[in-house]
Amino acid sequence: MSKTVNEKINIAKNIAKSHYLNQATSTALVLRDQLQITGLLPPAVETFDLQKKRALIQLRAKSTELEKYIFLAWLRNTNVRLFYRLLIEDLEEITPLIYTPTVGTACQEYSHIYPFLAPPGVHDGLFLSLNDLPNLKNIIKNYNPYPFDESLTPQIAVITDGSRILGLGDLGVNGMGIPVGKLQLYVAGAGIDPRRTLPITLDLGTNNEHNLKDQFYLGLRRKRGSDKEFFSFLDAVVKTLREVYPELLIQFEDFSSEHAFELLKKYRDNTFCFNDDIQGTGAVILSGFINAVRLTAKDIPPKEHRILFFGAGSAAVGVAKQLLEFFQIEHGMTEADAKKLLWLVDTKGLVTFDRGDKLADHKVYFARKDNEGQQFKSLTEVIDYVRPTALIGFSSQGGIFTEEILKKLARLNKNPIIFPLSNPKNNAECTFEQAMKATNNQVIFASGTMFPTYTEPETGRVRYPGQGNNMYIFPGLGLGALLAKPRIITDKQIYKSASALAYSLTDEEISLDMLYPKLTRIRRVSAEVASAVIVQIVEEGLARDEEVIALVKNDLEVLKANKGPQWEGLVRFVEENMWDYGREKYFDSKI
Ligand SMILES: NC(=O)C1=CN([C@@H]2O[C@H](COP(=O)(O)OP(=O)(O)OC[C@H]3O[C@@H](n4cnc5c(N)ncnc54)[C@H](O)[C@@H]3O)[C@@H](O)[C@H]2O)C=CC1
Ligand SMILES: CC(=O)C(=O)O
Ligand SMILES: [Mg+2]
Repeated sequence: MSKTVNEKINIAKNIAKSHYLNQATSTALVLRDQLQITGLLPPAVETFDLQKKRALIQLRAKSTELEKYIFLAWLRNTNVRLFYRLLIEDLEEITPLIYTPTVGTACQEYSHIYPFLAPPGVHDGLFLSLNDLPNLKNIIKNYNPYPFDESLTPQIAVITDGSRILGLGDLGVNGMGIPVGKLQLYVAGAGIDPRRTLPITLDLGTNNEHNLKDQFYLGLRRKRGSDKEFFSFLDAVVKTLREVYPELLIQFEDFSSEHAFELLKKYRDNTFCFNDDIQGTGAVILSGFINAVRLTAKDIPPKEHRILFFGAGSAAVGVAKQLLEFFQIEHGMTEADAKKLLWLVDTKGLVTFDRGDKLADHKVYFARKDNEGQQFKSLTEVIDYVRPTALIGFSSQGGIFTEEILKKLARLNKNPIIFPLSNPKNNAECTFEQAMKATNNQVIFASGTMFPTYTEPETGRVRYPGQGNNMYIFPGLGLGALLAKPRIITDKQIYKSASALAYSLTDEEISLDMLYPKLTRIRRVSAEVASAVIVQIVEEGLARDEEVIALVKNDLEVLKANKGPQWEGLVRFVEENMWDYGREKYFDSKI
């Protein structure tokens, strides 16, 4: 549709002001005249390619990862499309700089690197503190980073209260890097429009003494209050967000485990939301586990796996619940029998019913009753008792899977499954190299933060570590949900996201014994995950988008008639709905 003169003039004015529309040195000379910015840019008119090349050279010249993080934040907040072009085209290089591990350092240093992340008038996210309670609605509306198009209301909010940022503990408002980073991966990984993302950090105080004493700390200088205060603030925030943006999908992120489970219980059946650490992580690790089961199937029948979780917080319990579903759905086990394959360990040792302490609610369901009065404290003791086929680390205790532990696993299993999943990298329970060396290269491995490949010295064969990180799930899950528009996210939708991810491996990836697809394929993988989620939403009768419902029905008919690959029409539709940095028509500079 051609634009009216007034629309064109408005766009022109906005290009001059907007970090989204900004073309910097690629602005054509005629456009510079129209915008009255001639002379304000150097004379050369550059291509987008050349701009990208310069940005990459500048990025690579920075000497620390934190400097790279700051450079990328600045780029994102001054030239959105150039930033996303870099991220999407150089995903493997840039993801670790905006996400784990570097985002961990950036969060720890947030109050020190602020405000050098964005120019005046551009805001990385929304802070809501307890003091804002009387005025939440207006404050939520204040966050409008792209004021030029009112149809661009937020679609997804990632919310944290900073109380358990990665494995780094309570960082208070310094946790803002996490919602910001997750939403960048929504854009890169699933083509969510960056203008429709809403990072939120809640400030209910912090129990981090270091922060409270730090003169630069940017949050409220008070300790966290009672659960009552927490839940009533959360109620007010969720309620107001839904009033202002009724279709908003809310992702809860990095809340302390006790609150995370309670929040999910409270909102899952009445709010369009999910918890990434419980459900997203559950799905991504189930997916890796499905492929690990396939790789070990010759030696271990699936039902004979014994899975030991080192750590018993939101992530471990979320994964345990998904595995429980898997053994029931795929292997016909009863709930009681499936539960017997899972053991949890926390700071006090093996989680048993009769251990003598009051177990947190989320541990009770998995507490063992078959220990015959025996208790097992150290990891070594637990391993000797359980004889696990899989050891899964969610403890944030870097290096705790020692050579001795790894060798023990190797003695027990031909191919031990070892997943040190804590973040960031320093908190990983072991490295890929350590696991390879201690198991004579037999390990089946995934970590939360990516490790380098390992070349077997004897054979020269290159081995690929898996990255078991919820970043493979939440972008596709979120996109699928936004397209089909259910009012709630159900367990079945989460389960389908996991199986879609597991079966998204290409023949090449399977031949390389990979557990997860290559990161560079994330958009295609997210489209497959989103499609599986959409089909499930339609099957549950929860979809509210007519076009999506019709597409699923059509694909089903094609499938029944055996005329083509499953969900091809749907996957194409999903891909066509992804935002891309080059799609906007007004960038051809002919206004
Ligand atoms: N790879 C991924 O996609 C994800 C990774 N994570 C990571 O998982 C870790 C845990 O997250 P949450 O479960 O939410 O945290 P959490 O703090 O609730 O859980 C940690 C658990 O480890 C146990 N633990 C701590 N030290 C221990 C020790 N020395 N011995 C035995 N047990 C010990 C604690 O008792 C607790 O049960 C974090 O590092 C987080 O970054 C979390 C979500 C997703
Ligand atoms: C990956 C993630 O969500 C975490 O470590 O908390
Ligand atoms: Mg998290």
